[in-house]
Amino acid sequence: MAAAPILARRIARSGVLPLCCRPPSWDRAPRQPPGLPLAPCRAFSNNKIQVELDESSGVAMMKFKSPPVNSLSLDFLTEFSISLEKLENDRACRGVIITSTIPKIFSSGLDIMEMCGKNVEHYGEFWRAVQEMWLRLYGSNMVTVAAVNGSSPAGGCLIALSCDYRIMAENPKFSIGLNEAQLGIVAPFWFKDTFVNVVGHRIAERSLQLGSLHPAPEALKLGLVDELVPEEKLLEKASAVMARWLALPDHARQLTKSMMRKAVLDHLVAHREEDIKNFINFISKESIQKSLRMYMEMLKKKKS
Ligand SMILES: CCCCCCCCCC/C=C\CC(=O)SCCNC(=O)CCNC(=O)[C@H](O)C(C)(C)COP(=O)(O)OP(=O)(O)OC[C@H]1O[C@@H](n2cnc3c(N)ncnc32)[C@H](O)[C@@H]1OP(=O)(O)O
Repeated sequence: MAAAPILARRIARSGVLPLCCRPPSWDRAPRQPPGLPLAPCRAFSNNKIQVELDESSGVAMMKFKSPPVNSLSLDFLTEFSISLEKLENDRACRGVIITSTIPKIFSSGLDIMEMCGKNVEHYGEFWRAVQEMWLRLYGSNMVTVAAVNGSSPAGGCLIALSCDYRIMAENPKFSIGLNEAQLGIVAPFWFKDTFVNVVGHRIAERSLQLGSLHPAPEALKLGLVDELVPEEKLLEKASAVMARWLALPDHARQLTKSMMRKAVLDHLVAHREEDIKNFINFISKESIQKSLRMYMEMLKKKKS
């Protein structure tokens, strides 16, 4: 994936500072008092995501920190792809745990404002960033564990589905699913394929048509998440799962992962431009814009 020039252009336009232009990122880990051995931990942080790599275990902790709801804006997606790329290229990193710093929310999915009232160029750029994030995460060689510590609709669910393993906080108020149909929009084929690969065709078909958001216990029953744990145990459990996966030789696990995911990844890579055109045509329709506006109004009314 030769995404670097595209990312660089997007970053330049979005005003988000690329990590390579910031003060040396690996130097931003807390300084040790003199005399103590250096902790084998490196950290980098940008506006919306914070990452800490423990070199002794080879595990990075990636935390979304974009209030109020970790919505996947163009800037967020760009930072996410850059963070994944950095870790992927770091020989010290073998696995990443993805979680959120925002109480009760893992991610609220794609930022609806990025899909409302913008021009065709913007829609194209936004959708390319969504694709890029998914290609990097679903196609990652690292072990990826989602520690889902809050609600995770639509694009948020896609992030969790793209990981190798999903652990969710056992709070029934937290829900997860591809609820696009509820917004009057349609999950694209690669969202659907990712979902089918996790839960199977029948469950995916029903859940997608109904735009269901499944409370945590139901998500476990459907196989949409692999286990539920009390929220305070989530990261501990994710680290234990990670250690089990990392006990295997990387090359065998990576080749197996690639074999399982290749067809779905290749499908999007072969149809990327067509997929972007489809998105632009679909999202530009006045009826779709109206549905999205109504959905946003409904969200705001729910508050008052
Ligand atoms: C032929 C086929 C062609 C293919 C076509 C492809 C079509 C497109 C496919 C798109 C794929 C994926 C789509 C998505 O991911 S859409 C996003 C779906 N997300 C949701 O439905 C979640 C909506 N949000 C919520 O349910 C709740 O906000 C929450 C996450 C449960 C949190 O609840 P809360 O009570 O804690 O907070 P709340 O007051 O509701 O929200 C706080 C503010 O944040 C705003 N907001 C929430 N979610 C989003 C979002 N996704 N995007 C932008 N803004 C969001 C909300 O409006 C509040 O704002 P304000 O404070 O009132 O200004």
